[in-house]
Amino acid sequence: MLEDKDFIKSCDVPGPTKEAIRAIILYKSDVKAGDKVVDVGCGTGGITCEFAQRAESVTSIDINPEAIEMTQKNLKKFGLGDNVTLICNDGAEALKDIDNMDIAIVGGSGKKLEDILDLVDSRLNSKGRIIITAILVDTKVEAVNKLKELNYNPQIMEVNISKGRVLDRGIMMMSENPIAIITAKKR
Ligand SMILES: C[S@@+](CC[C@H](N)C(=O)[O-])C[C@H]1O[C@@H](n2cnc3c(N)ncnc32)[C@H](O)[C@@H]1O
Repeated sequence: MLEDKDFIKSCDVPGPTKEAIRAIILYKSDVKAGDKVVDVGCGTGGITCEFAQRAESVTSIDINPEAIEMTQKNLKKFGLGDNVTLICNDGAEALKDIDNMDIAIVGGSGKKLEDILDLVDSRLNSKGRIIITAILVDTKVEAVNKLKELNYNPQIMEVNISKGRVLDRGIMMMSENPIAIITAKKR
């Protein structure tokens, strides 16, 4: 696993997705060496860098050119990127040109989550996995409802991580924002 502190960050780009959340996503994705992965809303590249080390290929999409730049910088920093394609576009457009995917991660969708999930569903290989991370309550509900409509059996977990800061007089636990991880597998 890559450590949060090792990523190059920009105040204009969200991410990276925190290390513990990346670990759960990797576990839930059941990623294999031959898998083709799509990361919609790649941000700082936290998810992209993890999957680039484990999958056959990663296609990373972000609507924000600065996010694509940050992902590129982090891939380079970690000596990765040979199997990664970066696309600067709206996920709801870029996905139209991508097929044959085994794992789709949606870490950002704007107001296009339903369109993005429709496209992912139509392009996902059998036994393919969908993973959505959501901070807004509305996104969590929308993701679960849309996956149900598409005939998936979605699972949702809410993760609250607190990390200890070791001080002279004791350990202070510092909490991170809760985040939901919604997962589904194609039948
Ligand atoms: C929370 S960040 C993702 C962080 C990323 N998982 C990481 O580890 O660095 C969400 C990203 O989604 C992007 N985004 C939002 N709506 C999008 C859309 N419709 N298409 C593509 N990217 C989108 C944002 O620009 C932002 O960079």
